[in-house]
Amino acid sequence: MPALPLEVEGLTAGYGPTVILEDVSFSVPAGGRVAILGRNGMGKTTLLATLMGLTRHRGGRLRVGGEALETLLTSRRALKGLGYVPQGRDIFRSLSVEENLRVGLKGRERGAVEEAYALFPRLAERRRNLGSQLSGGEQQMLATARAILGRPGVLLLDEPLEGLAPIICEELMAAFGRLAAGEEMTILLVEQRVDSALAFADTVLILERGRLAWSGGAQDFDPALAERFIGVGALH
Ligand SMILES: Nc1ncnc2c1ncn2[C@@H]1O[C@H](COP(=O)(O)OP(=O)(O)OP(=O)(O)O)[C@@H](O)[C@H]1O
Repeated sequence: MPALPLEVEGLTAGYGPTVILEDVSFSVPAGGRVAILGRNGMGKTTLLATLMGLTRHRGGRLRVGGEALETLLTSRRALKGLGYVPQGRDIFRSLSVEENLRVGLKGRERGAVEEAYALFPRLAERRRNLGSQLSGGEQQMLATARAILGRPGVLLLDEPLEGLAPIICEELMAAFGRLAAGEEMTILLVEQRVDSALAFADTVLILERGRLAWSGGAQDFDPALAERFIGVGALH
């Protein structure tokens, strides 16, 4: 599937009776790279979960590749081109790396797993290791690679760098950069590491208490915004 554009209009959603995300609107062209920033608890994860249909939809529209998805189940959204790597590296710990990757193939031929190894050579060395034997960084690479093998038109990444060593963060960000440069998919990245997120993104969205507080080009993001919406010292 080629990269797909994403349009969000007045999206309002939450959990049970609680509304978390309120009236969020933005659009991303096909191949765009978006960083979603904001302090803890401001709704970043909820935004990605809402795009995937994992929260209670209260109102608003979601179009991916021009198709309205807001009423579809999560599995249907995945078929329509949304790929999701949730926080916490959701891999099968009792399966090998290669078996985990096969789960992501979605009917593609087995040889396609080599694409994952090309993107993350570390995984090739570990192909027979169990998920439980991988380091945190390798688990993140595996979770990401598995999503990418399904060739989503839009890839949603939730805090992929959380708790990882700087050298692994660099490897992951370099891989995201290569994916984005190929314009094979539109990428939305939720990230606490502002510098890494800004180096990757062309567009920035800032969430505050479930609302879009600021959006603009990554080049227009400045220390004053970082201080106001994220915290002193967010930008080094
Ligand atoms: N399953 C849930 N049920 C009820 N409330 C939830 C649930 N998940 C998150 N929330 C609440 O929604 C709000 C937004 O949380 P969310 O995880 O989306 O924020 P975040 O910006 O991703 O934060 P963090 O950076 O800490 O992950 C918080 O007040 C949180 O307590």
